[in-house]
Order: sequence, then C-alpha cells, then structure tokens
Amino acid sequence: MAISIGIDNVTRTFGTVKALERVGLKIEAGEFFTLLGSSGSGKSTLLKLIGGFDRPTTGRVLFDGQDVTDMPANRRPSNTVFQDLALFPHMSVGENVAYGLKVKGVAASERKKRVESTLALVDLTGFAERNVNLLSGGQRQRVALARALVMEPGILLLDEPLTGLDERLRQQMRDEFGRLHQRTGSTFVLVTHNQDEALSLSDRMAIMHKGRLEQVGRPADFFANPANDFVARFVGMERVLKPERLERSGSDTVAVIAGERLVLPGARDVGEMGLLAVRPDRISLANVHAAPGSSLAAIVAGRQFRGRFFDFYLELGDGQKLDAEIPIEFADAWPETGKPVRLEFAGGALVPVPASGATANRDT
Ligand SMILES: Nc1ncnc2c1ncn2[C@@H]1O[C@H](COP(=O)(O)OP(=O)(O)OP(=O)(O)O)[C@@H](O)[C@H]1O
Repeated sequence: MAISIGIDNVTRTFGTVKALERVGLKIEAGEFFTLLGSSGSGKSTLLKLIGGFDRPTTGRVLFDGQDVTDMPANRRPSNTVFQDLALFPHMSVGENVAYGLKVKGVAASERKKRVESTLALVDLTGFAERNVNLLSGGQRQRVALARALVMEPGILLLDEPLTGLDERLRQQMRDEFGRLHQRTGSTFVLVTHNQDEALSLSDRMAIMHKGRLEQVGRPADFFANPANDFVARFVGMERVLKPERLERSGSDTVAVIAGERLVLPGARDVGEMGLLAVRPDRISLANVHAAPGSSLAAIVAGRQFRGRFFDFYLELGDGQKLDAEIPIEFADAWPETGKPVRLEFAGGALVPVPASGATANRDT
C-alpha cells in the first residue's frame, strides 16, 4: 500500500551549515515525486530523513499522518536504493534480493517465490544463481532495485540511482522506473540533479536550492509559471532579461526593454516581477520592418547548428543577450552575423519572473 509523506517544518543543521531550512512538503500516496537540485542543495539530506537514516534538528516527518521522526530506518515501511548500490559481493543475485526477507524471518519457500516474482518485475528472470560481480552496470542496478522492491515498500526512495550509468542505460533505467512505479503503485521519491530525468518521470517535483524548496509543482508548471529566475534557469530557460519596466495594460503585460515597448499578450500578473525568462523556441526572426510593439530590434551575434534547429545568438539595443532556436526549414531567410533583425515573440516566449532572493546578485 502506498503511503503519504509529510515534511513538517524541518530544519537540519550540521555545525554552521543549514542543510535544510524550514522545509514543509506533502507527498501524496502513490505519487512519483522528485527532489531536483544542484550539488549541496540538501536533496540527499531530505531523503535520508524520510528513510530514517538521519534525524531533523527540528521539525517532524510523518507517514500517513503518523509521526515517524524517531523511528529507525529498519522499522519504517520505506526502502532506499543508494547511489553506490552496495550489493553484497559474496552473494548471488537471488541471495542479495532475498536478504531483507531473511532478516525479517520470512520462510524459505515464500522467500523463493517473492525473489522470483521480483526478479521478473525487473526483467532478470533466470538470474537468481548468477554472481553479482559478473553483472553489467545496468543489471547491478536492477538487482539493487529488486532488493528494495521485494520488501514491497509503501515508499521507495531513490538517491541518484542513475549516476555512473552510460546515457543509453540511463534512458533504459529511466523508462524502467516509470514502469515499476505503475506496477507497484508505491510512493516513489527520486533524488537527482538531472532536469530531464525529473521532468520526464515526475508527477510532481521540487526544485531545491540552499536547503530550501524554491518551487513545488507539476513539471509543466515550472515552464509556465517559474517561481523565480533561479527556477527558470534550472529548467532550461537559461537567458533571463532585465526590462526597464514591466506594467499591466488591460489584460496584457507591457515590457519596456532596450528603449522599446513590447506587448506580451496575456502574460501573468507582474506584481513582484522584475525579470523576463526567455523561451528560445518561441522566438522568431523577422525583417527590420516588422511591427514595433510585438517585436524588438536586435543584432545577430552568431549562430550554431544544433541538429533540428539553429541556435541564433542575439544582442538587443541595450547589450542584453538572448537566444532564438530557428528551425532549419527557414534556411533561406537566415540573416548574416552582424545584421540587424527584429525578434518576434510568440505567446509565452517571455515569462515575467521575480528575482530570487538567493540569486539576485548573480551575474546574468
Ligand atoms: N553528515 C554531514 N556532515 C556535515 N555536513 C553535511 C553532512 N551531510 C550533508 N552536509 C552538508 O549539507 C549540505 C546539503 O548536503 P546534501 O548532501 O543534502 O546535498 P545534495 O543536494 O544531496 O548534494 P549532492 O547532489 O552533492 O549529494 C551540504 O552543504 C553538505 O556539505
């Protein structure tokens, strides 16, 4: 049975380091939830608190509403797959998978049945007698997963489980996680610094930064409504522009940028917003006669072939830089480097965002 997780105002300090600061979060039973963040943001610390391998300095951890803050890992209905896998090298695949059941006192015949069905679940039927040292990286990864899944955990915790695998295997295991999540119905919590992994697998995710949750939501929310410029960059909107002014005009937003007025149809309210995150796939190039109000003047600063599109590097009149992804079919119309163009912005090309407190002084 899937179990919900509550993180109630949790702080974890190590000496003067605040690994987590007043984190509050509810993960629903059966959700695939991802903690995404760069190195040192606090992801692993939070996962350890959920798994029972560490305790918060203050605050509580709840499973299905019950306080488990002081419950040791081996009594929790959760299992963790760690980055380094830590398979027992002197045991066969089957013995590795059976180990937890043996410790729990499950009878041999029942163990055998559950090990077999779990190996089938991870596509390792017939591998029970194999020596774990002779397996490939992907197979070892599957054994580690089977070892956790055989316990039928209400919560499965995955700490960077794909690190160290090559790209093809990562993709394969990523699909596997999605499939296992559906088959088991357990609550999955994945820790990763890889945004593609997070975006493709998660029902919901949190972006962590310096021990805090910057934003929690469904993957699509992070593009449509990034909480701030840090989040926007983290999900791939790497360019962020600073307009001279952002104001509401009827149901539209108007940005004054590089001395021109640009209407952003239907853009979100601009109350606290000071910046514009750029979606390079929603910008097109137009000739210098394009209508002011819906376009901006720029100079082509360079371009690079990226397979299905060209990445154009552009510079606005005030020196701010941005990119546009231009499909290759428009080859004939490409302006040369150094030429003036006008940039046209489709809906959602420029997303107003507030500056994040933590990154307000970062260079842009
Ligand atoms: N046992 C510990 N003792 C001291 N400091 C720690 C300990 N564990 C974590 N920290 C510190 O807490 C902060 C958060 O670490 P954490 O490992 O949770 O980050 P992370 O986001 O998982 O990073 P990574 O992706 O590198 O694992 C870091 O500054 C780290 O140095």
